[in-house]
Amino acid sequence: MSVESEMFYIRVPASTANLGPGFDSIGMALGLYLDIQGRYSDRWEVIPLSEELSSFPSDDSNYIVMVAKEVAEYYGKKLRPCRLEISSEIPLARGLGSSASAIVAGIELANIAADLNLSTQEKSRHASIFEGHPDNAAASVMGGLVVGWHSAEVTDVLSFPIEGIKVIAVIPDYELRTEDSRNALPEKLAFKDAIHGSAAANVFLGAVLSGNWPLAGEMMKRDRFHQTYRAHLVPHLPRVEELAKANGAFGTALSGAGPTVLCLVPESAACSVQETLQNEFPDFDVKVLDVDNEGSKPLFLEDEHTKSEWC
Ligand SMILES: Nc1ncnc2c1ncn2[C@@H]1O[C@H](COP(=O)(O)OP(=O)(O)OP(=O)(O)O)[C@@H](O)[C@H]1O
Ligand SMILES: N[C@@H](CCO)C(=O)O
Repeated sequence: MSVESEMFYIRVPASTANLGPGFDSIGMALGLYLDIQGRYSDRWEVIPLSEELSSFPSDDSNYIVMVAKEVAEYYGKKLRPCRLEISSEIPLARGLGSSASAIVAGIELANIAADLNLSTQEKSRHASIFEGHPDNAAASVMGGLVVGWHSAEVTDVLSFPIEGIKVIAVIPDYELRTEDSRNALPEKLAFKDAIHGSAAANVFLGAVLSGNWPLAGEMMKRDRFHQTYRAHLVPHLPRVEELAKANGAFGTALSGAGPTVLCLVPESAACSVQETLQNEFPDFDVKVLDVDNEGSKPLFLEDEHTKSEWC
């Protein structure tokens, strides 16, 4: 879409990260969306259409706009001011990649408004730099299950479409900022734990790519990098795991930095897992989600998102 077009639309999916053992390197895009409807204007104006976004700045100090300007500047371009109407289904600070979705929205905004024609690798690189790691960032850009390496010098990410499973997200009624959850992590990890941790991540990935979901689910428990250290921040995790397994889930893990807990389930078990967990945690929001295999994209009105009503 070029700068001459009057209106533009951007859609960015939510994401989960780690999936258990893939700390800071494995992520997956989910069917909850941040949507922007924009048009060029004589000044920056950000209008929140969702209650959760109402506390964010309505001018060019809004994070999405700041990211867009920085990315455009990186390519030596200046952004024309826009009027942006933003709505989001992605809860904030719950481990469902709201910050990554805002970053990716900013990158897509720069891509459209400054006509940058960025590739998905370039978008993933910029998003990973802002976010600090590629798991949520690349998932929101590329869709599917992503695996990535990221450093100050380079970002390499691969994405794989995922079919035939549903994701149950057990979303608590409290926020947990990623920064606070990362502060619970140790400075060092014993060599033996690192070997077991990376082996679990490798086998998880091999199991997913060969469609062996029971083995993938088993590997979700064998993380050595983060879940043990964060357990006190997410006391509901063991009970979710127990009930999900009893109702046919493949596996359960902390979603990103938490506090959401995520279960991978066969489609046939999605409703019973959802109902059981919602009854057990009446104050939490238990959702059945699809994996998003498309990633971020300019959205056209005819693509109107229909919510998954699985159960
Ligand atoms: N649409 C948005 N516009 C502006 N800022 C946002 C937006 N969405 C998220 N943020 C910022 O990101 C913060 C949440 O980021 P944080 O990394 O703590 O959680 P998360 O991204 O939801 O979870 P996780 O990284 O574990 O998946 C919000 O408190 C807010 O500052
Ligand atoms: N991999 C990150 C995801 C949250 O940003 C973490 O677990 O801290």
